[in-house]
Amino acid sequence: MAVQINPSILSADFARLAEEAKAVEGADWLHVDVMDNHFVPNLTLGVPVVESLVRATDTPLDCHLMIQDADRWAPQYVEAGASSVTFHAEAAAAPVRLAREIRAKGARASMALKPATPIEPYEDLLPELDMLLIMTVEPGFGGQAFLDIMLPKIRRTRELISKHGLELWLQVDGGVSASTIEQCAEAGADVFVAGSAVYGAADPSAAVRALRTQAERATARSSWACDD
Ligand SMILES: O=C(CO)[C@@H](O)[C@H](O)COP(=O)(O)O
Repeated sequence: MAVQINPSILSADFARLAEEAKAVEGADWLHVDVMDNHFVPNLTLGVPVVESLVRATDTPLDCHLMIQDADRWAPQYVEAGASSVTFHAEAAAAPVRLAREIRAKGARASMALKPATPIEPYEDLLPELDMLLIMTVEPGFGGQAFLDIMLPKIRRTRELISKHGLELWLQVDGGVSASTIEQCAEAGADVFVAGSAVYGAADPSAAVRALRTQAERATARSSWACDD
């Protein structure tokens, strides 16, 4: 699978979201951080803003729900026009049912794991998902330092994906930058969320291109990609 770069709008100017979305139109997806001030100690945006963003950009929306009661709310983000919806394993009462509902409504279904949540209990669920998101910071804020202790979890998840022969995308989110993206790619990630590394750059589109080049080179020399 080709490397994908998803700028996170958490680092964008929220008063100019439509322009900020257009500033990264070479990106694969626009990563939309939905936070409820309960699951995480921060508050961002909800369904009405997602509906507006869908109209404002041709880039598909990858909505990352950092909210409680995901079973109730996630389907509404599909109805709002998100092309991929990620719920947290820690916030879903019935993750299999929820993933099936997201897919049945026409979006890609994705599940996220906080840093302290292991992948192993979810091995049997992986075929129900289109993407697995491994958080490489504690969710809630942009601009945090990358947790390199997550690299073994990325490697173990890539091994499980290979073992089961799945077409599952493996996303990383948090502290992904020019300094860390190659480690993530070598460990097995293929979808990269970057907030401050893109929106903090003088030219966000150029930052997306540069991250993509780095990730592609690192993937090409990685053992997991060569084994496929
Ligand atoms: O979900 C989150 C934070 O909870 C991320 O999407 C951040 O927004 C990424 O920002 P950087 O770490 O890349 O600045």
